[in-house]
Amino acid sequence: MAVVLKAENLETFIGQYHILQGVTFEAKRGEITVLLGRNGAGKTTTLRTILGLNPPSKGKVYFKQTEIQGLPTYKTANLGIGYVPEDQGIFPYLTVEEHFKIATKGKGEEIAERIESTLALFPDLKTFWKKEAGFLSGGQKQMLAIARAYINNNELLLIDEPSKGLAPIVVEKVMETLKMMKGKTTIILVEQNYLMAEFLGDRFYIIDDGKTVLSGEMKELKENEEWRKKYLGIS
Ligand SMILES: Nc1ncnc2c1ncn2[C@@H]1O[C@H](COP(=O)(O)OP(=O)(O)OP(=O)(O)O)[C@@H](O)[C@H]1O
Repeated sequence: MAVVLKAENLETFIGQYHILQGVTFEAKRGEITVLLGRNGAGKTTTLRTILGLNPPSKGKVYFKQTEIQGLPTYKTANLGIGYVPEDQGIFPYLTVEEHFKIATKGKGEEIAERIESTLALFPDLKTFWKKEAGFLSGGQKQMLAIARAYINNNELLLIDEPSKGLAPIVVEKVMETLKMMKGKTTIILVEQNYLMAEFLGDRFYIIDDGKTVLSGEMKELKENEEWRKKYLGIS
């Protein structure tokens, strides 16, 4: 299966702090690749490094074989990499419709088609179409953030902790939606909720102290309680 994104030995400083000290992983087309690790391990910084928000001091990022490390973020976005940040990045005074329209590239008919096909995956958002996003629930905002990243047929989505702050029943809904997106695009998912990671992930990489320390197929981690205890502090 084709590799859509490959990160090789990424090192990133934030100010004087050497946060990433050797992150290596790859994401294959149509799969969900999960980045796991304890709080503060460097997962968000890894996504931000790929996007050019925290450019690396060393290492390479290949997007479909083209080197993209250090490119400004507008260029990584234009290449077809969508981002759902941990804080969702929703504009509270814009309606759901305005979020969709701002995000969608293309001309009249194309925009209408993309909106329609995206709403098929996120039907709840139709109900709140004219509502300001600030009035949406946490789960609805998360759906809007994911839909906005998905709408342009991006080849790769980087999704940071979509379960964060959501009630278990809402987490289930987000999980089901991501499951439906599987195969339609390639996803790199950062997730602290292990059950969600296990449910969705094809492959995992564990980041610890800014380095990739373990990787494999998700089912290997599912079967290995010792790894889960050692690297994630869960059984
Ligand atoms: N702007 C910043 N200034 C200084 N240190 C930072 C900054 N952003 C992140 N860090 C530090 O970098 C390390 C990695 O943070 P990062 O957010 O990438 O971790 P994470 O694995 O995503 O964890 P979490 O799940 O808690 O977000 C942490 O020690 C964090 O305190």
